[in-house]
Amino acid sequence: MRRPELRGLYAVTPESTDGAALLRQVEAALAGGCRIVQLRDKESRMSERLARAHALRAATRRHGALLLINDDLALCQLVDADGVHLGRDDGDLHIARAILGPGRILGASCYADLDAARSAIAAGADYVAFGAAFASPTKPDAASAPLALYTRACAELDAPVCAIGGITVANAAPLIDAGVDLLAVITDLFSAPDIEARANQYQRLFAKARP
Ligand SMILES: Cc1ncc(COP(=O)(O)OP(=O)(O)O)c(N)n1
Ligand SMILES: Cc1nc(C(=O)O)sc1CCOP(=O)(O)O
Repeated sequence: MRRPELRGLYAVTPESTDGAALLRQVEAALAGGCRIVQLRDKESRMSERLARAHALRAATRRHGALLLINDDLALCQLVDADGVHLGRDDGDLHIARAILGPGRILGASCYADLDAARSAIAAGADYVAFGAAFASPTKPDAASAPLALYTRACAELDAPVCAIGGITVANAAPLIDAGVDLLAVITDLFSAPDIEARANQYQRLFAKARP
């Protein structure tokens, strides 16, 4: 079943930010209209990740937004997040779906591989992510996913398509025109001088595109 809420700006949290600052930044993105947040934290100790996940859970609830957790099913369940995002080294998607049950969201990284996306959807993924759409300051070594791949993915796959990697408000329009449902962004959102205004710019790009 397609989830209509899986459309728009998808804020993925930056590393190397202290917890209080991160919460303020995410609150600003939410105030700007962002409805989906992913906690991606590969640096903090478990106790700090748990504290951040709890804080982001409360903030996203206040704004009626979704919280997804990168890599960590247990943390997702512990804080009652809305779902997880998993990559190719993060475990079997069938097992993740069985653990999550039908209600939680399962997102899967598919890099530039349409067959991997078909398998992920068959295993129960609610959306599939392809990247890197552009050179990514966060992941400079990520392989690239060309625009034509997004066009095909949107035409051929029966699940929301997410783009990630080097996305900015200035380069996002062709992805939205190709039919991409979700734009996952770290740097261009969280390094913006006004995060609320930047989130709003993304939401307006979606609002003026076809549904
Ligand atoms: C929405 C979204 N898409 C892709 C990724 C990347 O996931 P992965 O390949 O598992 O890499 P890490 O994020 O774990 O470095 C993502 N996190 N979110
Ligand atoms: C976490 C991640 N995954 C990618 C992939 O290509 O799978 S690119 C990426 C980083 C995205 O950050 P930024 O918006 O700063 O480029």
